[in-house]
Amino acid sequence: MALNKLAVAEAKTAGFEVDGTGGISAIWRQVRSRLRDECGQALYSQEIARLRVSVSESGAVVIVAPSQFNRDWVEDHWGARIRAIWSELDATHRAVHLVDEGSSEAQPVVARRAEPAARLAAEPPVKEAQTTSGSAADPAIGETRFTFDSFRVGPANEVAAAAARTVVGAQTPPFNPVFFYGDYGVGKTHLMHAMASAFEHTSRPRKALYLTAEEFLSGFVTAMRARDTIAFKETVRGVDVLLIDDVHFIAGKLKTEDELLNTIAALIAENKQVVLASHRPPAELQVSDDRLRSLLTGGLSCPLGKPDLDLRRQILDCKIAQAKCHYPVLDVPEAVRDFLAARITTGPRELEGVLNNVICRTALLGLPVTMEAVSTALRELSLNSERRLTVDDIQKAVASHYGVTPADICSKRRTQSVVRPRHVAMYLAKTMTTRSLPDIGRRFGGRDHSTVIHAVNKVTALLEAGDPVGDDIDRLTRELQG
Ligand SMILES: Nc1ncnc2c1ncn2[C@@H]1O[C@H](COP(=O)(O)OP(=O)(O)OP(=O)(O)O)[C@@H](O)[C@H]1O
Repeated sequence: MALNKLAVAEAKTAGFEVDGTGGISAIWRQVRSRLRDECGQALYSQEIARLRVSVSESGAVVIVAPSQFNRDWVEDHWGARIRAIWSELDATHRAVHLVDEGSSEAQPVVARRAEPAARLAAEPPVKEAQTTSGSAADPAIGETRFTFDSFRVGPANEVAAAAARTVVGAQTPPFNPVFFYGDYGVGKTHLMHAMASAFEHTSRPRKALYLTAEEFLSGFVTAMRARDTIAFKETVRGVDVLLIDDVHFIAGKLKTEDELLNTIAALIAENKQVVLASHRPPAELQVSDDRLRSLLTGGLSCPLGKPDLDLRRQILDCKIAQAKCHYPVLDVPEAVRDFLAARITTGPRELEGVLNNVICRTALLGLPVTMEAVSTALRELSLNSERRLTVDDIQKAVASHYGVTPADICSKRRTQSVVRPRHVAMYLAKTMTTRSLPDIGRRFGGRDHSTVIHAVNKVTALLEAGDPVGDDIDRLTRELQG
């Protein structure tokens, strides 16, 4: 009951009751925050962050997934937990439905009422800087961890970090747009959240909106379907700073590219700051519209690269300090820190993944962090060998095991002789590497992450049913682990 009151009080303080959704936005933020703590940042970003919340005609809470696969996966793995947390936080004990975008329940009542404030609440999760002093950043999208203070700077990212701070401190946009680019997990999202958060703490607080490109796209598509893009335009253009992550996601989607081009052009014309991030520099983005490429290339492009040893060590120390807030008993000896920073050369995300694994097998069980625990964690994540296991290695081993070629595995063919190896290879890629689902999908002939989820679920079900595929997986795992 205390929690219910707290949730309602927080929702009111944050001004969410005025959104016409009975405070569900505030409760949803708390639910997402708890889920992130429980499932870890990687899984959270891949599967949970893309859910949005709405209310149905009957007053039920409707959690909307972007695809049916995503809905099914969330329902199977987190449905019960989401409902349990929700009922704990929601004083009115509303029913919670999980649906996909195609469902009629996915069309929010609040959006149909066409009130701008209500519509904002029905849009995909966004980060709006608050002008109230001391307002907490939205923990559900990670800003509380992703600040300038917790962003470690070294040769790999010093230009990007300096640009980010300069832009936040400037009275008018010194460069527009600012474009961060770099490989997976090098800190682009962290830096953007840090900026969004910092904009609210300057002497001249500004309203910032952080969106992933996928959220921009789905918000725009939903608005188009409803034949009403005005509210969408008002939302994304009515801020002082717009930050859009993973812009490559929009490349090739003509209407959305066009909308993005017009949005950026309109904001720049009004002297508002635009910040973008992508895996590739703007000149290499596969966008169809040359005007968009030209606009993106005309700003400031800042690379973020893989951290060197010193920066990896700094990042590790910082992550350990953050983890100690949750696990005060955590004590990671200097030798273990040196070892991890030297060994995990792939990037900050992998470093964090190993640390989380180490915490699970030590601090959570009340055990000390030893080199043995670290070695086990590395072995589990297949990061112990000098050369890290790649998706390519997995495809080659699986292809040879089943007598097909890696090209067959990545092809569009759907014959059983190819589908089974493809599913097994995707399953092993998910369980033996730290690659994200979208990344794995891309490496399997440009497939969507939901295809990978489907494959992983399928193989998991076969394993649970005692199917002989289990023997194949055992042999392949042993072979790949060397
Ligand atoms: N310089 C840094 N200092 C502290 N933490 C960092 C740094 N760089 C990356 N990290 C951490 O690494 C993890 C991955 O970073 P982030 O999500 O920002 O990467 P990204 O470049 O956006 O990746 P992707 O392109 O896959 O989305 C986060 O936990 C982030 O805090």
